[in-house]
Amino acid sequence: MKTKAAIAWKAGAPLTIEEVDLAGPREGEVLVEIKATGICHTDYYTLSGADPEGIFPSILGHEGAGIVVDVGPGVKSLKKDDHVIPLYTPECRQCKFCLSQKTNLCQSIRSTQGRGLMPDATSRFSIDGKPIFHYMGTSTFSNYIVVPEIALAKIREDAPFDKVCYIGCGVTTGVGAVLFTAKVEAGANVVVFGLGGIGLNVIQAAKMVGADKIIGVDINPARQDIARKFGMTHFVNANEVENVVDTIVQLTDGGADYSFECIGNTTTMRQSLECCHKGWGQSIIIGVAAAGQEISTRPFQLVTGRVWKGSAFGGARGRTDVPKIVDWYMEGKLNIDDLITHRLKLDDINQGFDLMKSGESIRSVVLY
Ligand SMILES: NC(=O)C1=CN([C@@H]2O[C@H](COP(=O)(O)OP(=O)(O)OC[C@H]3O[C@@H](n4cnc5c(N)ncnc54)[C@H](O)[C@@H]3O)[C@@H](O)[C@H]2O)C=CC1
Ligand SMILES: N[C@@H](CCC(=O)N[C@@H](CSC=O)C(=O)NCC(=O)O)C(=O)O
Ligand SMILES: [Zn+2]
Ligand SMILES: [Zn+2]
Repeated sequence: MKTKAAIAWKAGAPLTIEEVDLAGPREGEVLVEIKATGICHTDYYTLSGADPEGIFPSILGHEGAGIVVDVGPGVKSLKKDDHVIPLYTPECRQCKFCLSQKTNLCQSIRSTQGRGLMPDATSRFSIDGKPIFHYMGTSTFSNYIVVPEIALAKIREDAPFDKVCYIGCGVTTGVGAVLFTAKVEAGANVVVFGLGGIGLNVIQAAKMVGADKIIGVDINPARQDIARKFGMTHFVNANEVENVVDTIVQLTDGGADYSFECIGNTTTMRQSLECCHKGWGQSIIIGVAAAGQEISTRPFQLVTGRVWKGSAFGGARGRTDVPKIVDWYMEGKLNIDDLITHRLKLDDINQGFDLMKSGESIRSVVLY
């Protein structure tokens, strides 16, 4: 069949909208019509050429929601017309990682996914017979996609696609980092570096669990109002204070119980660790830093009890947790609507990247 998609032909070039050939689902695969997709900073990161796994030509996008159109042989858990969210972190429930119960990082298809291919090491997308690569196993900048059954969360049918697509990455990443990775407790002091599409979700989850001080750090003062609306109690403009770490340590009487880096900058990653409370403070790294970047600190920071952790997809097990997060949104426990600042047609998808780069948007959503 044919599908309309935004193609990333090479690093740094604008996406072009084209008709693409899409082969049908094979064993264990599902054909999905994507109804809406968010644009995450990670799409920009890969398009920019900074991603060591970036591969071109490819179809980016990993924050989608849609409807099952067809299923391949052997698919048991999904059927035509089911509503789904594609998962860049699948949940096979059989691999060593899934069975460990210690991580959400299912590895059953990670190596082919990282090479832009389906689990059988081929692509379903092509133009004039030449393969176009998949991205993060999802490629939601295509109206139709083929994905493995284990990379789809089945969601309730009354959930609006144009909102819950954001649960495919940003909402789950921010909310999950608080609930599943850090397990923030009521009364904790929390610091959030970067008040964008991820950081604001960290803030709303920190408020949800009853955190005491919720300190936001950003260089864009325009982020202050929306962050306060979501639960931020103090704002630090990193460009206006002499020392970000000292400012936070003073505000928190010794340091944060939990800090979250939601930028992808190695300087703020270090600040995120060093602003933590001696003895127990935990720094959770969410931001993705460019190829070749490294983090550093004095080992003394760790010896004296601060903890550096990472969080991918918020530590969420997609098929299990994503349907619950959709329920929380539908029950009014999570605010997604106010974070979706722009709605675009696929033809205008490059504007979504411009809005992100200029700091005008929190999340842009493309509607098919
Ligand atoms: N670990 C994971 O599973 C995931 C990681 N990410 C990563 O999280 C990061 C954030 O993504 P989004 O929220 O979508 O990005 P965004 O572009 O919406 O937000 C980034 C925010 O950081 C602020 N910022 C930039 N430089 C700063 C600095 N030096 N100091 C203070 N603030 C600064 C910006 O003003 C903006 O408000 C990215 O690196 C993205 O790749 C995104 C999704 C999932
Ligand atoms: N290819 C990138 C990896 C970037 C990365 O860390 N991705 C996150 C999700 S970011 C979503 O917006 C992730 O889930 N990581 C775990 C994984 O297995 O990739 C690079 O190499 O930098
Ligand atoms: Zn993302
Ligand atoms: Zn697994």
